[in-house]
Amino acid sequence: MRGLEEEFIPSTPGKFKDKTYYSSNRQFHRCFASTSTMFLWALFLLALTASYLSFQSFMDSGTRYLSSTGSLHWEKQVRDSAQIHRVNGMSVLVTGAAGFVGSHVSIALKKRGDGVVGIDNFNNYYDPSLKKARKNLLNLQNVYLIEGDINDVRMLTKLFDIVAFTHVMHLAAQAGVRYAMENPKSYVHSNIAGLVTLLEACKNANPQPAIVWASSSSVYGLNEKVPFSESDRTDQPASLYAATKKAGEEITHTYNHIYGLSITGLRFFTVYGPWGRPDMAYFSFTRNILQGKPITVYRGKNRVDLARDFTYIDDIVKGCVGSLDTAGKSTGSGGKKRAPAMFRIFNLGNTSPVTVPMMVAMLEKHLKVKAKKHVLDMPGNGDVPFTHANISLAHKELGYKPTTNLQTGLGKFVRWYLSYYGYSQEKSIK
Ligand SMILES: O=C(O)[C@H]1O[C@H](OP(=O)(O)OP(=O)(O)OC[C@H]2O[C@@H](n3ccc(=O)[nH]c3=O)[C@H](O)[C@@H]2O)[C@H](O)[C@@H](O)[C@H]1O
Repeated sequence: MRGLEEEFIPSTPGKFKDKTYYSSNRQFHRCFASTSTMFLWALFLLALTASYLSFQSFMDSGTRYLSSTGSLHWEKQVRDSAQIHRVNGMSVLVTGAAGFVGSHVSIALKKRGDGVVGIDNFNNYYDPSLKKARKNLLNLQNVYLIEGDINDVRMLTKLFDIVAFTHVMHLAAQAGVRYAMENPKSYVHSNIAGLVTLLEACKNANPQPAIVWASSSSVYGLNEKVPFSESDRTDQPASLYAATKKAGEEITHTYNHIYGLSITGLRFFTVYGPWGRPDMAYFSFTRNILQGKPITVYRGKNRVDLARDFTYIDDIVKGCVGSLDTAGKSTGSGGKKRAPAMFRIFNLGNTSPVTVPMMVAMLEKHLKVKAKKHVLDMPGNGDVPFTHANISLAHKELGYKPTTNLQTGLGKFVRWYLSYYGYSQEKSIK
């Protein structure tokens, strides 16, 4: 049986010590002085390491306590950011707040005195450094941005526990039409599972917030009737992205019907502008043109050019804010509907489609560089040949009236791009 002292001696030094002891008593005496000194040093170092480690863990847990989700410091930041600073203002939870539309809407709301709290999961679908830069913009406007996923039930529950949000502006999504063929699950994760998780949290909240959320022009899919009206058929999606957005419209309808959530779905038409998404054609074309790289321009059946109802970001922001301002209250409480609640869907487009080659020509003019174009027949990747919004409903109900044409909007985008990526005018415009 091993003795108690032996039990407490760390295995390796213990073994070493035992060997030395039994091998020679004389050697033991000779070495006694130096061994005991070493032992004392070892003890000293051990104590030093232990105290360093416990100090580290104390510091770590202290930092976690201060900044992690649910900590007192976190709660204070959330509450401060949600604070309303105008009469009849609203307190809005913006999901996808580090995204293109999310960051613009958050800033617009905060600037007019509404309370805004943002959430974003900072995924790497495109360069997260651009999302971090947008986060810095939000910081400057005192918008607190939580790094979190809308699938995180605990985080959402906590948020609704500490703030009585009047509205949710739901913009977090897996965007992009063609990427759905590469990573279908990410669309299900964000656009279906994430949406349901968020709606569950909203339905359980007391008071329930009114919800405005981003659907997409892509729900019109293979619809050929132009311009696209909200009452047109949307049961022929051409991509999984479109299918998840269409599913979102049905899912939100269910939550409106059963739980009394006030819902406004916005069908955005190819939104572009400063701080935009690098995966979109106008953005990646600009990058390639400036770098002297070729761009691929898709062409439709029978060599017909593809066209989009490109819509400038400031117009979209006005449509989002108008939707929040006109949204009726949710009617449920305690997870039960008390009365019928508002359910709306609006097109937010520009009503003047432009072909992709024309868009490229505008970029060439602004950049003063000729693009190296590869024209390719549109692959079967989920694209639709054209989009064109009828916006009369949004005009009537929201006062929505886009004012920026593509030529002007691309000019503003190019100016931002050159400045953000550090191009001097001389360097880019040869
Ligand atoms: O309205 C929407 O609901 C969607 O708008 C946007 O989708 P799209 O309209 O497809 O925009 P975008 O990719 O810029 O392609 C524009 C055009 O360039 C063509 N295109 C594209 C890439 C390329 O390399 N070559 C090319 O010709 C392409 O064939 C197309 O004709 C959002 O990305 C999407 O998230 C969603 O919000």
